[in-house]
Amino acid sequence: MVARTHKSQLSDPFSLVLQPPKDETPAERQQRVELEQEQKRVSDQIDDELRRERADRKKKSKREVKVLLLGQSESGKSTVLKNFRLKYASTQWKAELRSWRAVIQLNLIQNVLVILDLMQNYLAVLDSPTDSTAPGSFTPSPYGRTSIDSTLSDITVASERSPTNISLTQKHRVLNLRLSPLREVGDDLRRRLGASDPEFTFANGTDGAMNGVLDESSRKSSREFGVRGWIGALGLPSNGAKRADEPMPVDEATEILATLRDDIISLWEDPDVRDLLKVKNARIEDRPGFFLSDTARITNRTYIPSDNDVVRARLRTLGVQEWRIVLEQGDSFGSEWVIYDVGGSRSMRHAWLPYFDAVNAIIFLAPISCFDERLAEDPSVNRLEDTLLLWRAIVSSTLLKNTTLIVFLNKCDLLKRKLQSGIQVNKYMLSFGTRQNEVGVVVKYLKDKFKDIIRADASESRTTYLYATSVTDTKATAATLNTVRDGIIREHLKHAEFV
Ligand SMILES: Nc1nc2c(ncn2[C@@H]2O[C@H](COP(=O)(O)OP(=O)(O)OP(=O)(O)O)[C@@H](O)[C@H]2O)c(=O)[nH]1
Ligand SMILES: [Mg+2]
Repeated sequence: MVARTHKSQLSDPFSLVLQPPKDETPAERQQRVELEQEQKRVSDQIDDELRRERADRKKKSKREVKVLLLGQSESGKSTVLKNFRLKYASTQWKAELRSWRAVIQLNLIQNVLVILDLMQNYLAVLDSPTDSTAPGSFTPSPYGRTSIDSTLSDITVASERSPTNISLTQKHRVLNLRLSPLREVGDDLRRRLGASDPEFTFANGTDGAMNGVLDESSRKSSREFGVRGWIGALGLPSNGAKRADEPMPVDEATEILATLRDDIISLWEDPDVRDLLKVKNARIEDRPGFFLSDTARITNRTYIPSDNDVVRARLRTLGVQEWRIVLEQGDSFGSEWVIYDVGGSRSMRHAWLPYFDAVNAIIFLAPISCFDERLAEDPSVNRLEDTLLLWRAIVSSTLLKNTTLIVFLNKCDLLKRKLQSGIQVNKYMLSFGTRQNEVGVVVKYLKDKFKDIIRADASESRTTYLYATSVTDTKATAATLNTVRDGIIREHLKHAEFV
């Protein structure tokens, strides 16, 4: 038995290496034993530290509050995250503002390109004598007033408005020519934003509202861009405090935009261009990342984005982005929040699932102004219908039965503008009936619809918090986030007591 053990020890390369030298003197042996004891002491100390660290991490992860932002694309998830950082992590936020300049410049350029493409198409019709299509008339939308249904049998999608005559002249042709360098500047900015993130991808589709309204070429120019991580794409400093005082370099994009400032303003303020946009039902001012009204400020060579500019900037999220935020403000000062911001388009939703059982709360963004819009990914689907289907899936998920659910009925400001412009909710949602076409009434009606789905689909009764929001309004959102934070912490503590 002994011989066998000895043999197996000798055949083990480690035992061979660890065996003391054969000709070791007593003094050498003493020295070796002392050294080994010291090494063991250090090793035990490291083990202790690791154990302590692991226990700390476990305790901390119980204390950490984890929130998942969910909702379809363009529902306002990243905007909520921005509001949260603006309010609770303002040092980092301030340091990052300037890094958003390129995104905002690109948003502005995309606004201009949408108009240029519409103008070009119109001019092409004017220039084509054989074309039987009269100027100002457009091919009807292939989607028309399609009735869709699964849950919301009564929801329909928008149709195009009737055309009028628009007089585009030589002045517009010149403007079109002078502003054409912006196409290349836009491509350069996209490349620059993407260059710092190897996983950067150009989005294929365009946005929901304009889908089916804009021509193919206009869709291309309004093409969105997205990133997997703001930090990489924006070149955010890991510790940005130093950068906040540095002057902004006047790069090529900034220089070209400054030179074209007056042309952009005269394009946007031109009454015929406005007519064209109206006829095309482009509603460009309600679009994400609309900055044409701020052209004079943004095209300034020394422009530095404001809080509000960054909150309004549009940068599509791809995949899932984790944000660790140590609260610098309020009652929960010093506590750590982990916020997961996800990409909302259909092709990205499979990535949400792994986070379901890891979070304390879900903030679900329902953009309620989109009752007359279609999904970019599938233009046969009404955006509000998609939102309600998502909500149904969330409330019926058993993985989420202990998760606090919070709903932001978002984009109330846009809803108000739409209703004021005469768009009738009951044209798209028959069940709205003869109720008043007024924002308060629509919000209440939709709140009830969300609650009905909980009652019908949740496996057990559960508390859900519903808020009417316009998350581009940072002041109002700060107040809502305070209440939300308190509610989440309360639920978190309640749950922690049972753990
Ligand atoms: N007017 C208005 N605009 C909003 C509101 N909420 C968000 N937006 C704008 O809508 C655009 C889209 O918002 P995001 O927060 O990027 O949307 P998202 O849900 O993160 O979209 P994905 O990343 O594609 O999933 C941004 O330009 C926002 O500024 C709102 O309440 N009112
Ligand atoms: Mg996003």
